[in-house]
Amino acid sequence: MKITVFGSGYVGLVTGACLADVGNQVMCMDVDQAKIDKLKQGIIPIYEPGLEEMVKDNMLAGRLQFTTDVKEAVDFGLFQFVAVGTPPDEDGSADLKYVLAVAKSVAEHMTDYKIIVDKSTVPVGTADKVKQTVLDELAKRGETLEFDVVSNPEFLKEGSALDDFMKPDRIVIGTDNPRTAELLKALYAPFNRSRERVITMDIRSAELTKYAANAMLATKISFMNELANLAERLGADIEHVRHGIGSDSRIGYSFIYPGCGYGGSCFPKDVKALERTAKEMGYHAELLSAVENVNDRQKHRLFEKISAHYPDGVQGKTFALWGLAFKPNTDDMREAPSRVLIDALTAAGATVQAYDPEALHEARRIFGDKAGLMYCEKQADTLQTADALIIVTEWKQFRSPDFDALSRSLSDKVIFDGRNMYEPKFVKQAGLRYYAIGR
Ligand SMILES: NC(=O)c1ccc[n+]([C@@H]2O[C@H](COP(=O)([O-])OP(=O)(O)OC[C@H]3O[C@@H](n4cnc5c(N)ncnc54)[C@H](O)[C@@H]3O)[C@@H](O)[C@H]2O)c1
Ligand SMILES: O=c1ccn([C@@H]2O[C@H](COP(=O)(O)OP(=O)(O)O[C@H]3O[C@H](CO)[C@@H](O)[C@H](O)[C@H]3O)[C@@H](O)[C@H]2O)c(=O)[nH]1
Repeated sequence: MKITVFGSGYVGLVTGACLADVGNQVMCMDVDQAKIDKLKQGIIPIYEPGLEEMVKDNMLAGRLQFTTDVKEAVDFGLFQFVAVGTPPDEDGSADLKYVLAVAKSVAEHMTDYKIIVDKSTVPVGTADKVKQTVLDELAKRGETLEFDVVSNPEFLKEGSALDDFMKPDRIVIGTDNPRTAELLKALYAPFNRSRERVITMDIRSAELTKYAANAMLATKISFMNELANLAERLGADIEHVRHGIGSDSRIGYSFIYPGCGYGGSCFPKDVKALERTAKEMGYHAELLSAVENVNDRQKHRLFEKISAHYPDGVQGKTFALWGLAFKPNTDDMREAPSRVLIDALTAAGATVQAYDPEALHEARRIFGDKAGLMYCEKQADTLQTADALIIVTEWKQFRSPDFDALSRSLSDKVIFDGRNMYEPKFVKQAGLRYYAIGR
């Protein structure tokens, strides 16, 4: 089948590559000329395990192309996937300008039937706005071409995006047209072999399903962070509590890891946008605003612990900081807890020697020559003249450090762990103080 994907970011590029990988002809379109120029040379603008190989293989096989030419893109595919950003507006609502710009482009150039498939995370009612935009543009052209708008939200996680796309838990298809549902099912058949994964529903329910999933996951995390803060005050260990409740299959082990707050491009913005949608409907979504507030507070937790350990302040102290990305296996630092911590530490006069296996370039782009922040190319370099170690992201390579060596390196012999990576006993045996979350 022939597919166009608008937007070549985390979602668009993964969608395009995976659809090409199962034999489709795919054209990825982006307005960012520099990004497309790089992609044409096989240079991938983001770090996502396996993506570079998949993109290159499919380009070589002639199944995956890139363009900035809107007309070429619209002409190409029967399916016109929309995978552009929906960043938060000033009031927290999702900004639809990129989505509607794509709708306008499609309508300006289409000459036959198209299926516009929305993969971007958009508020309920967006498909209606997309439809109206297309109708208005077609009317301007004096055309009455047929088209459909489908909501097909994406649930992939950064860091495991290819796997999530290839073996999804579910494929949600929101449409009011049974014929379109069948076409989408055929397109997704290669990802639907071992069991039935396609769930079809009306468009508004599909749009809401995406926000419901993210809000539920964010709620689990904020709930655990709230309990972690309580556990500290009660002399309990949240890690034991996590095992204790996770073993109940009704609760489950996933997404109940306490930490220094959730980040990324999705949870923070989607919880806010859903809250905003509720407000527009005259409903105060109390739980959602609590989820958000707990998370905002949690991002300051590490700094609070550090400040409590250093009652005279951190001025003149040097911290080794491991992990800048909002989670492991990505270079994405959108809404990353590390950003809040680096700002707080440097503002208080500390020096931060930061390392991340993939996100250093992104940190440089965000912070530039920020006073007090030093970028370390090697994990070991962070420890030179460091007083203490802070862990913000749970990359695999941070799991098993030599605690005795750390004890010799760190002048103040202390670790602040925002991801509860270590068994406290082993850290303490090496003569180190160990602060974690909720224990
Ligand atoms: N990142 C994720 O893990 C993830 C997962 C599921 C859903 N989503 C949702 O998917 C959407 C895209 O997210 P992302 O992280 O891939 O964003 P991104 O910022 O990485 O990529 C968006 C791309 O769209 C391009 N773009 C903007 N306007 C365009 C236009 N008119 N035509 C073509 N390209 C255009 C931008 O240049 C950019 O390259 C968002 O709504 C997001 O909430 C993201
Ligand atoms: O138990 C947990 C699990 C995650 N996190 C944090 O939560 C954030 C988000 O993690 P994750 O969900 O793994 O990454 P994303 O790539 O943001 O994926 C989420 O957001 C995407 C965009 O909407 C959705 O498609 C995915 O299904 C949804 O998991 C990160 O900061 C994690 O550190 C925790 O603190 N505790």
